[in-house]
Amino acid sequence: MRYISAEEMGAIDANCAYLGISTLQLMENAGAALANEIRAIGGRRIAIIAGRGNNGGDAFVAARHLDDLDVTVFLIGRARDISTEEARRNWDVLRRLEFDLREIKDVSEIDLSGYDVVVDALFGTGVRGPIKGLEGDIIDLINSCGKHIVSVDVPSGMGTGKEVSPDITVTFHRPKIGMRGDFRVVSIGIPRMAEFLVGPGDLKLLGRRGPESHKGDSGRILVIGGGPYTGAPALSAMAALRAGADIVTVAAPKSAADTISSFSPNMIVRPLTSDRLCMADIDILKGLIPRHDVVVIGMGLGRDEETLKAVSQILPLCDRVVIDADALQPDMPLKGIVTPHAGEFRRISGLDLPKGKERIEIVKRFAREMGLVVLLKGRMDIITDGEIVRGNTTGNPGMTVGGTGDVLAGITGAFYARADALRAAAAAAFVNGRAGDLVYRERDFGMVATDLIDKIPEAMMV
Ligand SMILES: NC(=O)C1=CN([C@@H]2O[C@H](COP(=O)(O)OP(=O)(O)OC[C@H]3O[C@@H](n4cnc5c(N)ncnc54)[C@H](O)[C@@H]3O)[C@@H](O)[C@H]2O)[C@H](O)CC1
Ligand SMILES: [K+]
Repeated sequence: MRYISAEEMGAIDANCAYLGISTLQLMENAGAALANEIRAIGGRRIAIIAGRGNNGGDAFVAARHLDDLDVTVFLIGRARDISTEEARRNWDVLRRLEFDLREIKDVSEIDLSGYDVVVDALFGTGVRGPIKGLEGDIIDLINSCGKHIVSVDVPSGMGTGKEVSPDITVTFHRPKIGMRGDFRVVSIGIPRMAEFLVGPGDLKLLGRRGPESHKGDSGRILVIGGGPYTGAPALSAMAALRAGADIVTVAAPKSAADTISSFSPNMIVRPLTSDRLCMADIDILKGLIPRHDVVVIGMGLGRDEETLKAVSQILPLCDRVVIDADALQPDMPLKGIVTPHAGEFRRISGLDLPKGKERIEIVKRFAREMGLVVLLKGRMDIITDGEIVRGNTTGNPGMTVGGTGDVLAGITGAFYARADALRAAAAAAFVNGRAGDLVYRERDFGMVATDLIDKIPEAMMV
């Protein structure tokens, strides 16, 4: 059974909302499932200790489902401070239905002696420590009450240094990292597909730039590309900038460098020694690579024997690297993230991909055996590290136009500076396709790759 973090659960929640399954629906399912578990314990007198977030909201729903028992809801704090719309709606329902509701200002106002079961819904995954004052006193009260304690989703305060020790935790969808003691996992109606498909929730996992951030904190990206083609590395570089990278350097053959510079003054262009990437460039790149967080390599390089030999010497020098296009060759020391389409996948793996879902296992096995994150581009993009597999369905047939793959490689590079390879690749596939969908609404099949770049910031909004 896979344990997940609070952040991952939040991402799943956001992806559900994107698919049309609202938090209110999930809360209803959570509360109903919780009520079943509470009922199964067998007590009649139920004390619910609820906080002001959605963890409390789950318990308000459970109270409604348990209206044939004697239920008291102790809200810690004031009703007007309930912090989410979903929890408030369910509180208001209980109020209208004249449930026994108490707003608690001091721990002395609660007497748990007359109850059989105490439900701990003070904090769920939204807790941010440390816990002091009233909430701390409440945790002490629960732990010393001697009743059967049921924690909702997680033991309240988990990970803050002060937490409830329940008899059992009823946890939703998947167990949460850090949970101790007995637990039961209950379904809240999150379909497997909602966990498989990449969505806006995955963008939240990238982490945002804080007010304290400095230039370079959000990523220095080195694009190595160009030679026979000049547009390709420029597209990757511009996409990386629009995807939030702070600094983007393009290392390109001399012949391509001027043209690349002319695309935008926002990127730094470092000319290499000749008109193709060659062995003589490796010294220059040895200086550049350590000054960047991520290398994006391959776009527009061509497939000269010496160029490919140089690439094979460069890859081992890179820590985080996104490998695309001409750099995707058999016998290359591939690492990091590779972004092939089906043809390039065949080239690097020797494997033909069937249509449909059977391709997933093949790509997954290849990723595992090679120790790579594979972002296979297709009608449904497949993103896998060999363990976890994600699918992305944003994008449209207009994106078969040249250059969209270069844009994707650039976005992937920018995200890889902020997150691990799998998260970066998954989120990049989503954003690239979503940008394409935004363009398609305005330009239909008239879209070109630079249109996509302009839409990246909008496509990144959660
Ligand atoms: N993710 C899902 O798919 C679903 C989750 N559900 C349940 O919702 C909770 C998480 O709810 P959230 O509103 O994010 O946070 P909490 O209820 O855990 O707590 C927020 C609440 O507490 C205050 N607070 C936080 N830290 C402290 C502190 N150290 N001291 C005092 N007060 C604190 C904060 O200000 C808020 O008021 C999840 O666990 C599930 O139970 C839903 O059911 C929907 C599906
Ligand atoms: K809880």
